[in-house]
This record gives sequence, C-alpha cells and structure tokens, in this order.
Amino acid sequence: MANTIEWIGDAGGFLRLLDQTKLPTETTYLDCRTVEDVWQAIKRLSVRGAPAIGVSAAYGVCLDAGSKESALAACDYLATSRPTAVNLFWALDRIRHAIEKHEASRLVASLLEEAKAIHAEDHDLCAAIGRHGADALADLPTGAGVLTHCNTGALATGGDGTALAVILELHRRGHEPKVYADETRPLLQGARLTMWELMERGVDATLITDSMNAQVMREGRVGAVIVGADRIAANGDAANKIGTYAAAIAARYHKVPFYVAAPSTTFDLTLTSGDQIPIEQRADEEITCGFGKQTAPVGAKTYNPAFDVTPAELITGIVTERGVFKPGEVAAALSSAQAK
Ligand SMILES: CSC[C@@H](O)[C@@H](O)C(=O)COP(=O)(O)O
Repeated sequence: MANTIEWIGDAGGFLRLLDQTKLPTETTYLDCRTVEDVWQAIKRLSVRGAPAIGVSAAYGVCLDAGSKESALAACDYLATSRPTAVNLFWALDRIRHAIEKHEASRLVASLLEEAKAIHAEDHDLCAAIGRHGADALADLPTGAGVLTHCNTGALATGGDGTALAVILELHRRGHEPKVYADETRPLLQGARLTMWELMERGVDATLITDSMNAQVMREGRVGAVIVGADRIAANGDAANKIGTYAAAIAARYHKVPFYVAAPSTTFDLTLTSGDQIPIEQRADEEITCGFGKQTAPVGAKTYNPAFDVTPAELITGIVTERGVFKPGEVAAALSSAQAK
C-alpha cells in the first residue's frame, strides 16, 4: 500500500498526502506546504476518514508553528475544515496542549514529534481493533459474507483501518471473508477506495450499490455488517457515512449482527446522544453533477448530509482498541480505562 500520510524532511519539511480524489485511476501525491493547503485537502477529501483527518491536521499545524500564536491560529483554522469527525478536534486539542507545554524556541520540532506520535499511536489502535474484531467474528463460518460501507482502511487511518482492519485480520487468520462493499454514494468511497484496498490485499470483494444491500442480506449472503464511525456519543449512537443507518435497519430486519469499529479517539463522551452530533452538509454539485457528469436538472434543489446517525439500539457491538462492548457499556469502559 502507498503511504496515505507522510511528513517529508525534518522540522522544515512538508506534508505529503496520497490524493484520494484521484483514486483508483491515478496514484498521485499532494504536497502540502501551508496550513491552507492542508485545510483544502481535508475539505475536498483528498485526505478523509476520521483518524486520517486528525493525523493530517496535527501535521498541518507544524507548517505554521514559527510562534505559539501562529500555531494556535493554525489549530483554530484547521478545526473549521470539517465538522463531524471528532478525531480532528481530539488531535488539535492534543497539539494545543503541546503548544502550551513546549518552549517557543523549538516549537516546530516539538509539534512534529507530537504529530508523529499521534500518527504512530493510530497505527497501533488499528491493529488492536483488528484483533478484537476478528475475535468477536471468529464464529462466522469460513467464507461468510461481510458487508461494509464507505472506506475504513489504510486510506482512512494511520494503520490498517478500523472496520477494514477487522476484515483484513479475518483474512489473515484464514476465515476467507467475502466482502460486500457498498459503493457509498455520492462520493463513492466504497467503490473507489475500499475496492481498491481490498483488491490490493487479495481479499475477495464484491461491489454493490448502497440500495442493493437489503436485497443482498435478504438473499442470505451476509453473516455480519461492520462499519467505521466519525463520532460516537456516550450512549453508543454512532455517526458514520450517509447510508450507514439504512444498512443498520436492513441488518436488524434480517437478523444480521451489525458492528461499529472505532478507536477511543472517535468517541465524544461530552455528548449524551447522537442527536447532538454535528452533521456536515456538503455542496449540491456532489449529487447533481458527481464526478463532472450532470445527472439532475440545473438548479435542482438538493439536501446532501454527508453523515447519518445509527441509533445504539441497532448496534450489536462496538469494537475498540480495548475490546468489544455493548453500545450502552462502551462509555463506562472507556472512561474507566482512561482513569487508570
Ligand atoms: C476509519 S474511517 C471511519 C469513518 O471516518 C468513515 O466510515 C467515513 O464515514 C469517512 O467519511 P469521509 O467523508 O470519506 O471522510
């Protein structure tokens, strides 16, 4: 796999991102040399996926950390790029603490160390999620169907991914999962990115459109659904890419277990329920003129929420780096782990 996020050089270096808007047809990189470049890259989804957004923003601050004031202003600015994935705000808070703690004279080097630590830690979180999730799904018959939505792999994180890390671990363990990848309208993260990653890794993957997943479940092809998340509230309600909620409803109807996989950095325990999660609204053109092809009358009125919230009651288990928990138990489990 190509590097999704890479800092090139030392403290005077720059951030190199794999430009995900060009995949799967072109593997090209975007060199970000200013905070504005990183903001734009996050906004237009050149880098996307909750953990990857957080890691990129942490590196982004290093591009304007000549003084504590400029670094703090960079944090505030990057926080305006996208509203839903809480990993962005978590990473920027961690960088803000580092700004306060470290000497102004070697601020860039200190912040770079912190950003690299956030990146490396995310790699380890993904590995732990993969192991716990594969343990939870160990009883699935060999060759069972596993449905996923959006892209939650190496392109979305600093490691192997969240939901996709579970699938890859099942594959490594010889369970031979047969993945059904929702294409994930309107920006096709499932078709363009998940299919690309799974095919590169040699995992059996079948592309379907989002509207086919209920029928695929009805045909008995799916043993489990596993998805990622952008923000999970204290009660276990989970925001993820638009279409996740519909997949969860279909899974419940067909008695298919529905798992959400996310690191502790995706939890927002200040929110009591998913109703409080800010949902990003994106441009009309994404659904009227996707990928440059006009598919609706000019001037068509649109509504384009980028995420939805799956209520906790539809979620069988939440896979974290600390284990798999019932949605109603996950906040207490993570809080007690943090207190230790
Ligand atoms: C490990 S990634 C989990 C989520 O961030 C992912 O499922 C998702 O919804 C990404 O949305 P995107 O708009 O592509 O950033």
